[in-house]
Amino acid sequence: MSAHGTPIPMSAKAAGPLSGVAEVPGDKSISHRALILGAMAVGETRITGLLEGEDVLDTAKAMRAFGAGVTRDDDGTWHVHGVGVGGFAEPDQVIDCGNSGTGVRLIMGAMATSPITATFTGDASLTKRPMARVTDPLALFGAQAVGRAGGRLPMTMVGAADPVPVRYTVPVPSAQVKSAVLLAGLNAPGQTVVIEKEATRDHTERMLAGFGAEVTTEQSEEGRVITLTGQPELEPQTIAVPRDPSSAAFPVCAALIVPGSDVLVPGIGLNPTRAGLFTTLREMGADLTYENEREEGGEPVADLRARYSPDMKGIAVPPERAASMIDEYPVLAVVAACANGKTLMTGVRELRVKESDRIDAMAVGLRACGVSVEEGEDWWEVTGLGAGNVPGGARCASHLDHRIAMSFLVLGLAAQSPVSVDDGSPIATSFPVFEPLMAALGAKIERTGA
Ligand SMILES: O=C(O)C1=C[C@@H](OP(=O)(O)O)[C@@H](O)[C@H](O)C1
Ligand SMILES: C=C(OP(=O)(O)O)C(=O)O
Repeated sequence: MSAHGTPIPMSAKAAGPLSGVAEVPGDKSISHRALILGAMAVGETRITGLLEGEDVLDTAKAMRAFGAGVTRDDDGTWHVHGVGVGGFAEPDQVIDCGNSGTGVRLIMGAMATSPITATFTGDASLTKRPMARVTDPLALFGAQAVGRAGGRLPMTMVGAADPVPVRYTVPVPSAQVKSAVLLAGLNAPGQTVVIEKEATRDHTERMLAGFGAEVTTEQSEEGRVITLTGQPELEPQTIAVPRDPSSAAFPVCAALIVPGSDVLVPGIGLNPTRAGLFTTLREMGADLTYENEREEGGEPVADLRARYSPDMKGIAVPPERAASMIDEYPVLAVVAACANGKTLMTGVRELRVKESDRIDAMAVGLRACGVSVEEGEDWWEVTGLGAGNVPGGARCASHLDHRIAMSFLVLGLAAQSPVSVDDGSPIATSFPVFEPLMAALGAKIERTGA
């Protein structure tokens, strides 16, 4: 895969306005879950709109290694022949999850309560990321994990032969940890309870219910209490994956900062656990409207229309909104650089353990582009220079992080001088059609050679 291979240097420069319709691909979080739950159901799940990015393709490959049948028709429909809860086979090869934290953590959860052993690895980014956050709760079910120092990959997980159900309060706001525990709970007898103090994306709970599991969510003084009854027979589903709000963020933010732009991004899921960026942009004064608001597959969906917004103002983004826009802070920082005044982002410690330390990666690159950024362990503040005033002109490091690469390329579209990134190859992990999609809107983003 390209994120393991030759770097792809890229550069973006200002050109005319961006205009047209940007049909972004399927939601990455929902795509992983559709493949994993499809593999744990009995019978054939059909998936349309699956994100065919490297992260999700690695999860598809992993599901095959655990014994599920996973195939793709020429028209892009995917079929998953599930083996049932507790039916995973022991893989005879190392499971390489590439760049994907979601993939490895959810799959570890899904196999942790079966009497099989699997070894997991990933790329140079994923092998630096913390895994104890999932292996600690999975140990409570009876699973054992042995990895590198500090709970890093490669790591071998020995699933519990006689799993017990678990009651677990997630110590960090993480949908991946919550989901790993719920997926492990599927093959434990009795009720597994997960408590989260801050609401994170709820796709696992929604999809578990869709597959016929008994799962309830209640709000209590402790937070959201999710209760799953173990050992259900999951019924195969037909799933239409909605378009990814985290990918929509890039054409939306680009349109807001490139003079004269008017871009429509149709069919974007506005699940409240995912839509924090759009709320934030509107608070900053962005000309961002929701058109044709509707419900699709039980999720609120709208067409987003973003127009050039030269008068945006910096704001303090409330910390309780962080989980609902956690992957969007890098591109928000780019918009903040083009707004007037300071944008303060607090409660964002989790940004430091993504594909890169995203606060550090953005701060270094933005400073090189002439933007002042201050930071602490769980906060950062960008001083906006106002529309058209960001100097740019720097080469920024993407640190094997797709969102960092795309964010700096978006900045280049609005900066006074081109902005380049050392390696755009990780973009293929989540948004494989980023380059043609942005080009069709009129963006000048090029591969530049080493
Ligand atoms: O559950 C998911 O699909 C995801 C959860 C988030 O990670 P954390 O759970 O680490 O916050 C997010 O950053 C990631 O892109 C996708
Ligand atoms: C953090 C991300 O993904 P993951 O944790 O799955 O690698 C992301 O897509 O921004």
